[in-house]
Amino acid sequence: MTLHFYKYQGTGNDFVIMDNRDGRYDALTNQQVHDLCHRRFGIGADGLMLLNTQPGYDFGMKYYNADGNESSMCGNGGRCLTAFARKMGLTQEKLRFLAVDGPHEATMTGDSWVNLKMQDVDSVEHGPLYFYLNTGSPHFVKFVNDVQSLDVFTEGRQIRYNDRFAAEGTNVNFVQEQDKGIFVRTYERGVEDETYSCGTGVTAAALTAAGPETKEYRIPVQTLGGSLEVRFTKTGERTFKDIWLCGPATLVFEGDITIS
Ligand SMILES: N[C@@H](CCC[C@H](N)C(=O)O)C(=O)O
Repeated sequence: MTLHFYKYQGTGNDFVIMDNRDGRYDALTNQQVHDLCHRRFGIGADGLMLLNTQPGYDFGMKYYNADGNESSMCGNGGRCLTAFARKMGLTQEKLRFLAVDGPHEATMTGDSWVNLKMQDVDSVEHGPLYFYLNTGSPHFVKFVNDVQSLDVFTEGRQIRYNDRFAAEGTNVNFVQEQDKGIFVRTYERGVEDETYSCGTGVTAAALTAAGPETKEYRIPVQTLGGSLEVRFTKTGERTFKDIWLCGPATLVFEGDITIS
């Protein structure tokens, strides 16, 4: 089978994307997704997405992690899929799509800046030195003083595979406050490695970095792959609404690949 694919990246979180609005890639297997995402034997990506038709919405988003399994929401993926949908001719100013965690809306500023609305967050677990919350995907957030030099792979993996999280998995974010905003590095479940950026992780980190006041926040976020901004309204001690993940999403290349 020959596939026509597009490779996108959003702050270095990279994805293989295919236009599946006619259902031609419905039979893609988890093993094929894994092989396409492989960085040595395939195209190479942190995940793969299908642009689907979705009654009542402009499109549907199907997301797989690089390990080949379908997973929970991918924030950077949603931003890249929005830019791809625009390229495929969906030119409405506001695009509405359905993902695994529910409805999203997105707008674009210029050719490559995507503003993606995330689900409201209505609970955050706060333990000694950590937060745990779900922003479409589960995120463990730990504030540190040495984010640049931290061994994110080793420390993230220890948390992801500890007794509490081993079965379901979690993404693990290490966060340091900066002069303006925060720096975030993430170990991603399903990639089982540090990625250059994780959109739902950046969102989780920004919510937990907010001050105690219930008001609107705009938090600049730096990742290994570039800069994002998270805007939201804090409505209570652990509740947030109108959450927007904003940042660049661009096409890297497109091509054909033949797989068995
Ligand atoms: N990179 C994504 C998160 C993708 C899902 C995650 N790996 C999981 O399985 O929870 C993002 O940008 O949010």
